Amino acid sequence: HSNRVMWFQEFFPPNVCPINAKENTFYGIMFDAGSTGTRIHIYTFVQKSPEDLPELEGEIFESVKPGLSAYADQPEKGAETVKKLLDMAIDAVPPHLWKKTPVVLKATAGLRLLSEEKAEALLSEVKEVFEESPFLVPEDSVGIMDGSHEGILAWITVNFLTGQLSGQNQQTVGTLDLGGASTQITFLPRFEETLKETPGDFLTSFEMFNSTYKLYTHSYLGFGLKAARLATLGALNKEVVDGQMFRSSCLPKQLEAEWHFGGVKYRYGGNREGETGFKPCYLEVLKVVKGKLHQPNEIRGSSFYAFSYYYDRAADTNLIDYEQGGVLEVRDFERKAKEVCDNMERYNSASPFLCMDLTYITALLKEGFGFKDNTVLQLTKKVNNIETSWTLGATFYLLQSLGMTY
Ligand SMILES: O=c1[nH]cnc2c1ncn2[C@@H]1O[C@H](COP(=O)(O)OP(=O)(O)O)[C@@H](O)[C@H]1O
Ligand SMILES: [Ca+2]
Repeated sequence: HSNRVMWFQEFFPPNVCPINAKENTFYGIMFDAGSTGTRIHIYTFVQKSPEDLPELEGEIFESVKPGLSAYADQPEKGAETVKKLLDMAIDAVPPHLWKKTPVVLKATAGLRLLSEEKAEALLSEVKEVFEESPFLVPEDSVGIMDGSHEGILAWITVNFLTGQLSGQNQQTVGTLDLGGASTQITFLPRFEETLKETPGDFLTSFEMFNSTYKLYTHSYLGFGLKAARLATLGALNKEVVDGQMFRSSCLPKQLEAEWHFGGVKYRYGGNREGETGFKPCYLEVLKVVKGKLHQPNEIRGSSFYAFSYYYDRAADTNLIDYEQGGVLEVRDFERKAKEVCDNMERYNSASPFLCMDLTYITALLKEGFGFKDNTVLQLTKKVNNIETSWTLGATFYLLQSLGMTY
């Protein structure tokens, strides 16, 4: 078993920051360049006294669509969307703190799927935008994040926000993130057995807030919700021939439409002649997930925090409240998938992919990760008004590497 101890050292190389110890408020700016959108998180920290650790006070959050990867052939235009978001930070951060406020952008699966050349062109345009800003631009401030970091940093965020990383009696929770192009599962194994049966590259040790954690984490590239749509349609990683039509039993029978993803145009439609509905759809989706993911035994009995597209699709179908979130069981997704897929014409108006998305989520949870029907999922978007995103965990490491906190 290989463990990447202190993996974060390579993530944010050490740097010196001339932070004034007397200042009691400071900021950190973290961009999430996701496959479907770019988001800015501006975190405010307060240090009440020199002996105390800084506390997270609040967050300003804004997002734009589409994501950087949609600008694969117009990198300058892509960087322009980042600049617009960064202008918000100019307003949010007091001018005298600008040059002490670090700004970082980490891209995830959208850019991982582009050619290196196109990804680099985008990132270097973004770097230029940063260099021209009044903020502190650390070394390696713009780049593609490793998938394992994505899972770990989201786990840190959730467990920090729920108070599990401080004090005694830590009962950490596992996290499930379903992005557009990739999906992550992360948890702290409790049983020796789990460590034994897990491939070494699924395990990572790291230190945070004076504790050492050995986490199970993996990012599955191509298993995000939108990538899964293409896989189900049989269009993922295919050279798309002009006018080619991809059909699925998960789509409304009469549907014929176009869809742009990762800079490619796809034509898709319903099964005009054949079957439609949950059963045939589930079989289609099963081909995408079955046998493709590692199934840790231990998770069958535990509960998980789930966010991103798990949250969005649960909220879209009133399984949870859009603002409050809620608690679900895996079988609730299946029940809703059946309801939607077997009444496709009725749900047609919201999104033609609703049946496929819910069926994929069901199959991913059950057949992919191996969760039980009654596994409990805590659907959360925000905890104490802070977004549950890997960006907060990433900001902790950034500030730590700059000698500003923790
Ligand atoms: O800060 C956030 N708060 C809440 N949801 C977010 C945030 N950032 C991203 N999301 C969610 O992430 C999902 C899209 O995934 P993303 O675009 O990040 O793809 P990727 O992770 O595969 O690159 C959507 O469900 C979107 O609502
Ligand atoms: Ca994401």
